[in-house]
Amino acid sequence: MKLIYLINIQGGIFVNKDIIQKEKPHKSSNIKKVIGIVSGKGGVGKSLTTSMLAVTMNRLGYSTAILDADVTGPSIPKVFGITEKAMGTDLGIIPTKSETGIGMMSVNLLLKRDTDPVLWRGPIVTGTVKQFWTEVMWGDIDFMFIDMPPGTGEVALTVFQSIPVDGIIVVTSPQELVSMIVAKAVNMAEMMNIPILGLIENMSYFQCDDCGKKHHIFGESHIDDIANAHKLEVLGKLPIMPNIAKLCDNGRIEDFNGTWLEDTAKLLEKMLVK
Ligand SMILES: Nc1ncnc2c1ncn2[C@@H]1O[C@H](COP(=O)(O)OP(=O)(O)OP(=O)(O)O)[C@@H](O)[C@H]1O
Repeated sequence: MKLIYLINIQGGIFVNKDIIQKEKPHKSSNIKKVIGIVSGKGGVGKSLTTSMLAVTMNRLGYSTAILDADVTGPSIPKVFGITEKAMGTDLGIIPTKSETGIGMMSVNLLLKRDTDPVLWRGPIVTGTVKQFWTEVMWGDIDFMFIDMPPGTGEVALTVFQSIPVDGIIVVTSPQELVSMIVAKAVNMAEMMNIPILGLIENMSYFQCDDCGKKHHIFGESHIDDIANAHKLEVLGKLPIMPNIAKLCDNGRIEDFNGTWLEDTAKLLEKMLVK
């Protein structure tokens, strides 16, 4: 069966939720919770947040994986310093493991060179994301994080339609002065019946090492207003972290220090015991 959505004359999209067909993961996969990390627009730090959340849950002892659904702009292997390619067998694709044991699959683990552009038409891109769910032998996973492409396009629709996502976290940044962009992501999730766990504001402020004062480099935060408007929780505010940007560039994200995501981790842990 297919997902049917109708566009009304005002441009709103109505999704018939009763006929959304979820795909089954590979038979060797046992994935307890799937968390989508989304953003209304590009470059707000979605991949960084995905990576830090995966590292945080892995450090807490949970079996953790990342499915990189950002097919045309994959950055997950790079921030984890993974250069070897993914292997396959007759049974399925084997996810690559990071140094600390986080399983991952990304287009960049399949391309010959990680600088090769992905010049694929939409159906191939969406088919690839589905394959990452159905043909990768993930094994036993407590938390799978999906790094979604920015915005509310075809891949996001495919993920929400075909993968049983337990909840999404929306990453935003203070530059998004208009809450409209966040609202689009939130509205899409609501239409697709996907629970929204909350918002994370990235690059929220810069804290001076010398005086400890917080400077709002990109302007005052609007995240609390946006959260109130949508009756959502603010799960965390990440500062501008030049040292963490350097860790990403060096493929060492697993070495980060910081407690900004503790509340989010607690929320995720609670999902597992429900
Ligand atoms: N809080 C931060 N402090 C310092 N650097 C950051 C921060 N957040 C993100 N960056 C840097 O900004 C760049 C973009 O971040 P990232 O790739 O996570 O964004 P994205 O939203 O996933 O982008 P895309 O839309 O292209 O997928 C990266 O180089 C990352 O290291």
